[in-house]
Amino acid sequence: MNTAYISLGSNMGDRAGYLEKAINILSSHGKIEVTKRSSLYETDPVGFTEQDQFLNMVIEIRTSLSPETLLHQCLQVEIDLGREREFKWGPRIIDLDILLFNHETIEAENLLIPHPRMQERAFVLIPLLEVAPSIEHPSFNAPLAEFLDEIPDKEGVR
Ligand SMILES: Nc1nc2nc(S)n(CCO)c2c(=O)[nH]1
Repeated sequence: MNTAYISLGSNMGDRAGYLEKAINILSSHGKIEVTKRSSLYETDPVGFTEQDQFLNMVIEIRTSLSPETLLHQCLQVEIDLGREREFKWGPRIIDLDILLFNHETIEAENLLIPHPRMQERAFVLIPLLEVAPSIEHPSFNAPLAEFLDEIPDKEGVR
């Protein structure tokens, strides 16, 4: 059995509703159990800042799926909820990113684990550390809590 952490975000429409529907779809999969969920956080957009505030959260799952099959399920949730990818960094009704899969490092063409920017993003680290306070980064073998201290825009997560 595998343990994975998934970051969810939404900044269009009924944001909380989309997050809840995404979790319900994952939970209804016979090989995915949602074991922990963080609070909902109101967050300032990073990257492309000319867009609405996000709601972000992180869930912990237990799954017998492979990383690639889990990625496929996450992309299918986005399709099921009607996500349209207008442009890479633009607004979205729902976004799911696999952050960690066990303590594994995966470098595939369509899948990088740990998520390559997770240690730079307060909107990811703060909800992740809520559900897994002592989690470590598999590549750096260091607590992810130490990376949060280095991020300047923590106030952008409420
Ligand atoms: N606060 C915040 N900013 C973001 N910029 C992008 S792109 N995204 C989409 C996830 O990469 C987000 C997000 O989920 N939250």
